[in-house]
Amino acid sequence: MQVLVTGAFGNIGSSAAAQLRAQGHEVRLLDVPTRANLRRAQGCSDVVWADIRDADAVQRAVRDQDVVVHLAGLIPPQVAENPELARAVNVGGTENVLEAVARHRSRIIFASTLDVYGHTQHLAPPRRVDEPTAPTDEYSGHKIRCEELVRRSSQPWAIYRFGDVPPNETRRPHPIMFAIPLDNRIELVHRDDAGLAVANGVTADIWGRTWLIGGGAGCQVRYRDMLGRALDAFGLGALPESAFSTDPYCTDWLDTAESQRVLQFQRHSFEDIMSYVVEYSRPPLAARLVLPLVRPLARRHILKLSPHF
Ligand SMILES: O=c1ccn([C@@H]2O[C@H](COP(=O)(O)OP(=O)(O)O[C@H]3O[C@H](CO)[C@@H](O)[C@H](O)[C@H]3O)[C@@H](O)[C@H]2O)c(=O)[nH]1
Repeated sequence: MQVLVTGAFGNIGSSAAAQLRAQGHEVRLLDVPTRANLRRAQGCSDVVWADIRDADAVQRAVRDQDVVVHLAGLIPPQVAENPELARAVNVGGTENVLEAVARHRSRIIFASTLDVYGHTQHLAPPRRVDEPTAPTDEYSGHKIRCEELVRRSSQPWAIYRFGDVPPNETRRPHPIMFAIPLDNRIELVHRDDAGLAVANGVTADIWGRTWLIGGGAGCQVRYRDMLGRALDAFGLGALPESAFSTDPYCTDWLDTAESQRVLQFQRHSFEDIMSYVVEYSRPPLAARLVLPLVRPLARRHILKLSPHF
């Protein structure tokens, strides 16, 4: 099959594209030419450098494609930094993709998120596909709006609501890390399992339905479990509870029985995910050697990011 992946050099996109190619599909990669994306694109063929807001460029990229995997978009915390741009990219970009898909008679897999369920910690887990959605911020509002648009498409569509997919790149500490209550349920999914769900989806009977993409029972943890592991890898140790919000935040466990039955993508455990998170978040050896000396300073630096502390 000919498959276009938008946002192809992102966290899920790069894994999805590699696995689609490994399965023998002809894959076209569309993304914006940031410095990081240009580096990641080295050695790749059939790359289209285009802004998803450019309707003409999107039309050209979608021509002749059997399936469009639409991942291009801004995610938190970038959405809050520039909400207008984020809306233009997330909602406007999806409108462009849907117009192109309709014109060229392609199918679309749209990347959504578990954030669409809103605040659900007071409900019994797991979240199921048919539960109501409730926007809690710009990002979840964009995804809910896009899901509505996708469901109205004249062409076959599928919506993937992803759980938390940690990237395999270093992330700088950001205030958002304090926004999630430590006891929140959160379901992780390995980026290669997320990519496999996409790759297996293009030839599966997924059309006209919404799918929950989480790592399964073994990847259903509490936020403190995953954060604790990352902080230990830094050599920083646990941070005070009072640094973390107690306001509701939209993470939860997902019912993935049906998506696993159809897509057969859950191959990695919580330990597997944490091992790459630790590998990429760990400072270099030299920094680790001096860390015991500067530990109090490093902890203070991170704690300063907390609006609650
Ligand atoms: O204006 C923009 C901004 C971003 N991107 C690309 O979009 C991709 C986003 O990837 P990344 O930031 O690594 O996020 P992921 O974790 O891969 O996010 C995926 O999974 C999320 C749900 O977890 C979805 O919301 C996203 O749309 C989907 O890309 C990257 O390639 C970006 O270059 C664009 O093409 N245009």
